[in-house]
Amino acid sequence: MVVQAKSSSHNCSRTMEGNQHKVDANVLLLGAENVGKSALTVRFLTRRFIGEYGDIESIYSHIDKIDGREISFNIWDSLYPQDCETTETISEKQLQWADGVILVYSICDRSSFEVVRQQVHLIRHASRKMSATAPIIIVGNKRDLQHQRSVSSEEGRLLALSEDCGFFEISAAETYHGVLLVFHELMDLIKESRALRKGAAGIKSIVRSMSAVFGKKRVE
Ligand SMILES: Nc1nc2c(ncn2[C@@H]2O[C@H](COP(=O)(O)OP(=O)(O)OP(=O)(O)O)[C@@H](O)[C@H]2O)c(=O)[nH]1
Repeated sequence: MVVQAKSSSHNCSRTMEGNQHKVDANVLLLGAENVGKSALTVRFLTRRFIGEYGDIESIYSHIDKIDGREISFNIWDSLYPQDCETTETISEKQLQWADGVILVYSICDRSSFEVVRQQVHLIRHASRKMSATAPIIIVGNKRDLQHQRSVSSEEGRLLALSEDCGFFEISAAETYHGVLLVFHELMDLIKESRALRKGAAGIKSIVRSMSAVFGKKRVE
């Protein structure tokens, strides 16, 4: 595992290692404060839950193996802006950087669920403008605190369904497995989205070639 803070972003790339492709994925974690974004990140990086994380915004690198293939995750653990209008909680830079987004709320904090609702709308709106299609997974964290629950599983699932997002309820405090599933599912969605983009680019290039040929014939 490699953990390092990075100051600059980079685009997705594929490199050859022996006969295997190494795939890069930039994952952006968003959500209100205190919902467990850092806990989730640190769980994925170290398999541990350490309790207190401080207010540091960082990008971490982590190599993981999925189905025998090395995946190089770059994880941006963001800070929810203080004293800020909701419409400014996600920057264009973050959205351009991200290949996939994890939106986290706490199942015992309804206002954090409303933040996720707003952020998912913001991302969908911005993505349409930027013609970007970063897949999103909505995560209800702190599942261990059932007695304090204020957002039902159904509400979370419904929001995810209506916005075409993945959905998980997990406890970063209790298990590593749930956190791992979130990142692996997001990677699957990122791969699907890249394949779709590649397919669309292929079709565009076929259309371009055909119109070039037919265009020429018409001139002749
Ligand atoms: N019970 C419980 N507590 C959790 C869980 N995940 C995180 N916490 C606690 O919630 C608090 C906030 O966790 P962080 O990971 O710092 O939350 P954050 O979203 O990164 O917060 P900001 O840095 O303010 O954006 C800490 O006290 C964590 O120990 C969980 O699954 N269950």
